[in-house]
Formats: sequence, structure tokens, C-alpha cells
Amino acid sequence: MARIVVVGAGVGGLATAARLAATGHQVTVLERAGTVGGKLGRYVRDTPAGAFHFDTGPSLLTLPDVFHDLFEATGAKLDEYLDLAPVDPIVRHVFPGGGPALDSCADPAEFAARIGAAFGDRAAADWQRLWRRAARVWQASHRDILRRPIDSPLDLAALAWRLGDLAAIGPGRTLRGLGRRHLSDPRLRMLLDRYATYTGADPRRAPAALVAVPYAELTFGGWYLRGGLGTLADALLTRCLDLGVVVRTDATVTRIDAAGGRVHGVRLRGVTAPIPADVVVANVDALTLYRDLLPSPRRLTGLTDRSLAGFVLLLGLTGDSGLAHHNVFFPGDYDAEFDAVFGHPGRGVRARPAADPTVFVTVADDPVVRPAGHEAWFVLVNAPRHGTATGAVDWRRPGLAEAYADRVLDVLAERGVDVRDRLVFREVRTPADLDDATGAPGGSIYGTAGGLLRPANRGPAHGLWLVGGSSHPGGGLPMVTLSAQIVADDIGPAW
Ligand SMILES: Cc1cc2nc3c(=O)[nH]c(=O)nc-3n(C[C@H](O)[C@H](O)[C@H](O)COP(=O)(O)OP(=O)(O)OC[C@H]3O[C@@H](n4cnc5c(N)ncnc54)[C@H](O)[C@@H]3O)c2cc1C
Repeated sequence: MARIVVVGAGVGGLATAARLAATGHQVTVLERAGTVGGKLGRYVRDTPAGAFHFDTGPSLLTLPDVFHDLFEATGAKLDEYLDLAPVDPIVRHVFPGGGPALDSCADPAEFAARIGAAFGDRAAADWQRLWRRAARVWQASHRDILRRPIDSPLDLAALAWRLGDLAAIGPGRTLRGLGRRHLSDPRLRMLLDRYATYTGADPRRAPAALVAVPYAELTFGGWYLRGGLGTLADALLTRCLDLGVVVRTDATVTRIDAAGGRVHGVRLRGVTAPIPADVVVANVDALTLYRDLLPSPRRLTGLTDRSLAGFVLLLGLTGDSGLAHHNVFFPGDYDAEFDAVFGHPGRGVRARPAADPTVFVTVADDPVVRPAGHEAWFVLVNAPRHGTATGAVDWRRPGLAEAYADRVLDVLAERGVDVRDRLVFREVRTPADLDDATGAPGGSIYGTAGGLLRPANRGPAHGLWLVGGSSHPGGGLPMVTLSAQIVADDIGPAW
């Protein structure tokens, strides 16, 4: 039995803690915030009409088996803790120019039929061809990448002989390139491009292998947790506590002691005595770990290509808008949005909030989250990260957040959904707010942007691991939960 400290109570940290405690380790979780869940945040607003409950982060859960596996590995059943509900359509896509919307679903034949009905037979046939390729990429990545540690380019290279399926899509090709090659309809290209943002990347730079992301979503479905996705954080906390994990909130780790190349423990802000540990699992962003928490900061170069961030509006509305659960309103010029959000630091072109962004709106049809006769909207727009660098925006500049919130509501109105006269209240969350709340540097949602090779789970000292969205295999709830599985398996019961 080892003494294990997990730094951070995001989904990755809690899932690792529960798995390790279930194998007999003595586990302590240290979380800087006052609550657990990290980016899986929540916000409640009381009004005279009643309370509105919002998820401030994730709104779509995919790969439910990953979560069933997690609960089972800790000796429990997910259904005893969470109320999973399928979402259909998974996403309603509304394209520029006023043509038909396209509803995605978890039945590939039905989705192809919907594409055919909306955009014609050729578009449907294109999609089905792409789909066959996507299936091979998904199988290869699921088998060889998502469930095992990948520590270096050499590990990826060693897999190359098994990754014929990945090679089949063309090494070095981007997601954009894949769409150009296979999809003749510009609307389907947009739909495919958007999946790059699930890893915080620009589709013009993201690897084509990310076609596995829509494959997983549109094969295994999109899911909601009744009561809000935040109930996952409650469930993981309960599971941890039941297994004897000690969870301390308002506990900021300022340093990981790793003299002599092995971990000895951690230091807490405001506490002189170190907390001893045989193993430390860092659920903080990899950049934070390497820059701030280790005695000799290093390996920053690969960590500075940051993912995009999000600008969030939480809206309390009267009435019923008739929207689907998840809705995407695409802009006329998708590339202009990515140009704005990432800027071109190499050419000195600053990032800026996109004037005409894609707008993602979630409206859960769940009486628990809003008063009768009202709606609780979560609105998400891709945004530059917070900071003063060329590729960032100073989101604390007076007036900027409110002005951009106005702009986003105007954009929605221009796209046919005007809610400005139905507002009970609006709450704005910028990338700077996410940085404050979760310690994600600049509010980047996914750590580094995009690539297949992310910071390794094994850290630079004996007994140190990284878990969560900024490390292997990547961001998003199922990926960080797989990250926890990789780390817990790697540590093993016998440490
Ligand atoms: C707006 C938004 C929308 C999203 N939408 C989706 C979606 O629809 N579907 C989906 O699957 N995913 C979505 N995601 C991504 C998903 O939320 C994340 O990938 C996931 O929650 C990250 O989990 P994590 O384990 O990496 O930890 P994090 O959530 O990053 O948590 C890390 C924890 O470490 C703590 N910490 C940091 N520094 C310290 C320190 N020094 N000491 C102690 N504790 C520390 C933080 O406070 C935090 O609680 C979204 C995220 C955001 C922000």
C-alpha cells in the first residue's frame, strides 16, 4: 500500500483517486478550490420565479461505457449514482445561408439518410465513405492509443506497424485536409472541422486522426445526466469518500518535492510541514506542473502551444424557444473565426474575439434545472485564451466581456434566435474566469492544442504521474477518465 497524493479534484483526479483507493492504496486528494469537479463546474441563480441550475463546463457526455467501467472498477454500479439519458438529436447543426438544419444521431444509417434528405445523395455517399475510414481510425486509436501510456514519439513510432489504419488516412494530413478530400458539401466540411475544437485545436492544424472523435460521438451516442452533468462530480466524490479517500478542498499545492529524482511529498500554501507521499498524481494542467510545481522547471517548449478557450453565457430566459438540447449555429466564414481566436503569433497578428463566431447553445429539457415556464441556456463560443501574449486576449480589460456578450446575443439574433427580450438575467464567464476558478493557464480548456502526442502520464520523477485533459490521451470527460485508468493501471496495486 502506498501513500498517494492526488493534486487536483477534477474528473481525472477523482477518478484516479477512486481507482487507486479501490486497489488498497491510502489516497489523499488536495484541491485548491472550495469545491470539487474542476472544469465540470456549476452555477445556481435564485430568482423570484425559482432557481436556475447551470453546468458551466461540459454539456455533452460521450462514450458512456468509459464511465460504467470506472464505477465497476471501484466496486459500484454507475446507475446507482447517475441518471444517464440519451440525447437525440445529439446536435442540431444550423448552417449559414438559411438552408436546412442537420440533426446528428447515433445511428450511422439514419444519419446518412438525414444528410441525403438535407444536402442530397452525393453528400450522403461522401459521408458514408468517410465513415468507413473513420471506423478504422477509431478502432486503431481505441485499441492502441487511448488505453495505454504513450510516453514519447518513440512509443508512437513503435506502434506504427499496428497503426496501418491511422496511416491509411495519410500521416501528416490535417482534419481540414481529410474533409477537403472526402466531402464535397461545404456544410459537411464545417461539421467535420468543428470536431477539432473538441481538442481545442484549429482544424487546419489538427491531425486527421481526430476523425475518431465524431466517430465515437455518432456511434456510441451523446448523453445527458439528469440534474446536470455536474452530478458526475458529486458521484465521483461520493465514490471516493466511500472508498476512504481523504478529500481536502481549499488546499493549494505549491510544490512537489522530488529531490534525487523521486517524489517525497507535496507542500501546501500556508502550511509549513510537507505532506509525505510515495506517489503524487498531478491533475493540474501539465504547464502548471512543469512551470510552477517542480523544483526545476523544464520541458516548457512542447507545452506552450495552447488550446483555445471558451466564452460562456449563462442565460435565464422566459418561455420556450423550441431548440434542440444541443444546437450549433455556424458562421459564414469559419476560417475567419479560427484566424481571430488563435491569431498568427509568428506574423505578429494578435488574437481577438471573433466578430462572427460559431455559437453553441445547450438547452436541457430537464425540470430540475429551471423554473416552470423558463429555460436555462448554456451558450459557448470559441475564444482566445486570456493573457497578454500575441495569441491571447486580456479578458479583464474593462468593458470587453460585457460588450462581447452583447455581440454574441446579436449574432444569435442575426441567425434567427433573438432572446434579448426574454432575458431574466445573464451571467458571463470569460477565459480569465476559468483560469481563476480551475487554475487552467489562460483558461485554455484542453492544455496544449490538438496533436496526438500530448504530455506523457509518467512524470519526470520516479513516483510522479500526470492525469487529466492536458496529458495523454487528451481532454473531454471520457478522455480524462481513460487517462485515470491508464495512470491507475500503471501505478498498480503493488506499489
Ligand atoms: C466551457 C467548457 C465546455 C466543455 N464541454 C465539454 C463537453 O461538452 N464534453 C466533454 O466531455 N468535455 C467538455 N469540456 C472539457 C472537460 O470539462 C475537461 O476536459 C475535464 O473536465 C477536465 O478534467 P481534468 O481531470 O483535466 O481536471 P480539471 O477539471 O482541469 O481540474 C483540475 C483541478 O486541479 C485543481 N488545481 C489546479 N491547481 C492546483 C493546485 N496547485 N493545488 C491543488 N489543486 C489544484 C483545479 O482547481 C481543478 O479543480 C468542457 C470544458 C469547458 C471549460
